[in-house]
Amino acid sequence: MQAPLRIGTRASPLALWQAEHVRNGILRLHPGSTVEIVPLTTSGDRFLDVPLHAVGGKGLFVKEIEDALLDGRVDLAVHSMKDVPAHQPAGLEIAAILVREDVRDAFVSTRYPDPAALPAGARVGSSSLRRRAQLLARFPHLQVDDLRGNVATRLGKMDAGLYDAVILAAAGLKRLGLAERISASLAVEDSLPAVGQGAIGVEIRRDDAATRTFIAALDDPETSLCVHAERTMNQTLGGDCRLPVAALAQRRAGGSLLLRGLVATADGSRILRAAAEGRDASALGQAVAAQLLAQGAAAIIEEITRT
Ligand SMILES: NCc1[nH]cc(CCC(=O)O)c1CC(=O)O
Repeated sequence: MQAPLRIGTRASPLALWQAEHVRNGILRLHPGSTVEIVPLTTSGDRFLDVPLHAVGGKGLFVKEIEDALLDGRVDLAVHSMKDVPAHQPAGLEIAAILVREDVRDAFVSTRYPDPAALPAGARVGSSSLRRRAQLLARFPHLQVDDLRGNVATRLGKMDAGLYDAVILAAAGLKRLGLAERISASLAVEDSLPAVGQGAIGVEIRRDDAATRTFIAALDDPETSLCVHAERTMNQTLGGDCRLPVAALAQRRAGGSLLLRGLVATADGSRILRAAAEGRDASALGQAVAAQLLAQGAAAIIEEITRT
C-alpha cells in the first residue's frame, strides 16, 4: 500500500493512545508503511454537561468518526468496542479486534480501599447506568451521581473532593499508565462489564478489500469471538449502549465459552442474570438474550428507553 493510511479517532488521551497502539501494530506488520492519525471531535465530547444517556448514548463518540470513514476522509476508525453501537451502519464493518485488556471495572478512591468501606451517603461518580445499578444493588446506602468527561477529568473531580470514589474501566486506566490509581478491581460477579469492555476495534469500509487484508493480522480471534458473543446478546435484546446491560464471554478451562449477561433497572432494584456455556458464539449470545427476555428484560428495557 503506497498512500498513507489514515486512522480516524477521538481526540481524548485514551482514544489517541488506542489509535497509536493500532498504528504501532500496523507498522510492525508492515515496516516502512506510512500511517497517519487524524483526531476528530465528536458530539459526545462536545456535550459534556449533559448525562450521556440523555444525549444519545455512547454511539455519539463513534458517529462522527464513522462519517469520516464513509466520506473517505480516513481509511480506518479505531474505537473502544464498548462505545460501538449494537449495529454497524451500512457500508462499514469491524475488521479487527485487538487482544483484550483487563475487562474489569475499577474502584478509585483516595480515602476508601473498596466499595464496602464507603459510609452511608458517600458520593460515587459514574456516568454508566450499568455500573450504577450494580453498585446500588449491593450497597443501596450509597449515592451514585452522574460524572462525565475523559479519564483525567473524572479523576480530577474526585481528587478535588466532589466525589468520595469513582468507577472507571480498568483498561482505560492501565492504558494511560494510571494503574496505581486503582484501589480495587471489581470482580466480574459484582460488576459485570459492558459489552466489549477492554477491547479495541478497527472499523473499515466494507468495500475496501485492500485495507481489510492489510490489517487482518491485527485481529485476535479469541477476543473477537468473545466480543461477538457479547454483541450478539445485546443485538438480540434490542439493546443499545445507554441501557444497564452487561455481558462478558470468557474461555473456560475445558475449552468452551462461558457467556454471562445482565439487565438491570437504573436504580438496581431489579437485576436479571443469565449465563450459557458452549462453543458457538452467536448461539450463546442468542441463548443468554432469550433467558433474559424470558425473565422480563423487554419490559425493563422499554421502561428505561421511555424515561
Ligand atoms: N465510555 C468511555 C470509555 N470507553 C472505553 C473506556 C475504557 C476502555 C475500554 O473499555 O476499552 C472508557 C472509559 C471508562 O469507561 O472508564
